[in-house]
Amino acid sequence: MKAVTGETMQQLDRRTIDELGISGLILMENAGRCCAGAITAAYGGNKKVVIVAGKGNNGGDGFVIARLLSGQGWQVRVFILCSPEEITGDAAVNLQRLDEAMITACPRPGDLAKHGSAFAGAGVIVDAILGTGLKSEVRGVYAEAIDLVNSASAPVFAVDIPSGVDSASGKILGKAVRADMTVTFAAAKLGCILYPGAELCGTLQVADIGIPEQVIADAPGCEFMDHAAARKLLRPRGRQTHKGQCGHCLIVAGSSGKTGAAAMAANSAVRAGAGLVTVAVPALLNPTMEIKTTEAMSLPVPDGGTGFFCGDAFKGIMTAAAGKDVIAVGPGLSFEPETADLVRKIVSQAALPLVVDADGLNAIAAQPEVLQARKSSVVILTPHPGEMARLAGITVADVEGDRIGVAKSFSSRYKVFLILKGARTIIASPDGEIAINGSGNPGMASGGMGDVLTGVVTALVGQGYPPFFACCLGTFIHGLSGDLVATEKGEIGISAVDVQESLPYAFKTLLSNAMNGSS
Ligand SMILES: NC(=O)C1=CN([C@@H]2O[C@H](COP(=O)(O)OP(=O)(O)OC[C@H]3O[C@@H](n4cnc5c(N)ncnc54)[C@H](OP(=O)(O)O)[C@@H]3O)[C@@H](O)[C@H]2O)[C@@H](O)CC1
Ligand SMILES: [K+]
Repeated sequence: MKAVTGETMQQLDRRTIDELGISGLILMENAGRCCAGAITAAYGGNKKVVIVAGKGNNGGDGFVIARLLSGQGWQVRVFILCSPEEITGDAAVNLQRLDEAMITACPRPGDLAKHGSAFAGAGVIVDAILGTGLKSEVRGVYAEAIDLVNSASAPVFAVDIPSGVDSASGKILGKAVRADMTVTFAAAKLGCILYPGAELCGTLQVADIGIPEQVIADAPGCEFMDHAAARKLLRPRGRQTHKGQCGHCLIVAGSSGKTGAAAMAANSAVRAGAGLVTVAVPALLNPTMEIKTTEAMSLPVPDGGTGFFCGDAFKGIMTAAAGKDVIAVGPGLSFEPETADLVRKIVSQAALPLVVDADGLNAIAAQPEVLQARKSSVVILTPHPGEMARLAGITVADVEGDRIGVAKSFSSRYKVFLILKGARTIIASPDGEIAINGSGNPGMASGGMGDVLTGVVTALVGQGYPPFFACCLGTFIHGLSGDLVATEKGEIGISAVDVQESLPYAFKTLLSNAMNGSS
């Protein structure tokens, strides 16, 4: 699903109006019609609706909804947050089409609050207060209206985006409507997908209002990885597939006390369909790895008896890399200076596609220029916000304040694929492509989940998926696997190994298309 900023959406509206001759009035009519249909389908039992409309085109959509529902026998009250003469353009045309008796103007502070009984009797409240035109903190009567909508007991339907949510970032500009359902137009607004806005939308539907598909496809924006988008990337297995075609992954991982990370990365690669997996570990830990991995082969590399990778490991790892399809470096490596040196040497010398995670990222953060003087054309980094902050030399707040911008600029500067983890993981390619992952749940906020993701992405690269697709699909499958576990066990107490073991079911679910369109 395509996701765009409100600004891009306004350009799309303009292009459709100016170049294709489809008038703004028609787009508004279509927008209102789609909303009226969704309202009737979801809340048609009690035909009493209160519509709160701002003075822009979002309010104009509200007027169309009012006319259409009224025509279907609904009892309609429309509150406008200004005097009628302040409303202009297409919105004014649609305001004039309404029976005056249903309209109450509430231009001054306190006006709307006098109509609490109308809100109390409503079967549904329509939020047509603010849409993509919001640019700053919500002011005056608009803020009051948002409070009133939120305090009412009826379900809330938001037109285009819950009022108060910034359409580009999902940030709440002062205060915002909490909706039960949102119908957004033509393409998802980023604000409906990124948190906290995403949580305020309730059920999100994208409505076709007559903007041609090609115009939407050509617009700058992000791909929202929902079930349908991920399904397009997944290749079913041919009947004659053999393990030699499914990639041999080399995973460089583990240190004393952290063999679990190495085992989860390796076992998750197996569960994500890797043909063969070899996990290189410090020699002292090999007996443990022999027990923790069954299908994956463990490879002891010299560690001077310490349980940590040291410089001597380099030769063994590069020898092991021969004949492999991809190398993952990082899970459970530790902060040992010699290990960090080794990571940087691997990153600069290896020619195979590389996936770097965890302590591997911290090693790079100390000398990010190693990314620029490397041999491999494909490097995938999988940082959480703390690791991203270290890599980019900024604070975690900076990262969280602009997750897309930070991921985009780092991946283009260092020519790497980036998976910036968190609620709505961002995937960035060196060419500027951005995807936002739609799967996963808060139950996955526990140790080891990143090791599982590393295993999945590594396995997909090994199977020949183009790197950006491997990142997008791997992230989605990882989250979907977590969602399947949460469906069975709930969101508290899910372990990374639960997610690892559920991976085949995630692939099966995606292939079956049973959850088409879900996010
Ligand atoms: N042809 C199209 O384009 C189509 C667009 N469509 C619809 O139009 C919507 C976009 O409409 P829009 O651009 O008119 O902006 P909108 O969200 O209604 O808000 C603007 C109003 O809000 C006010 N306001 C702003 N900031 C504020 C603040 N902080 N606090 C308080 N007030 C604030 C601002 O007031 P002003 O600052 O001008 O005094 C202005 O009056 C879009 O989401 C979709 O629903 C569909 O019909 C399909 C066709
Ligand atoms: K709205």
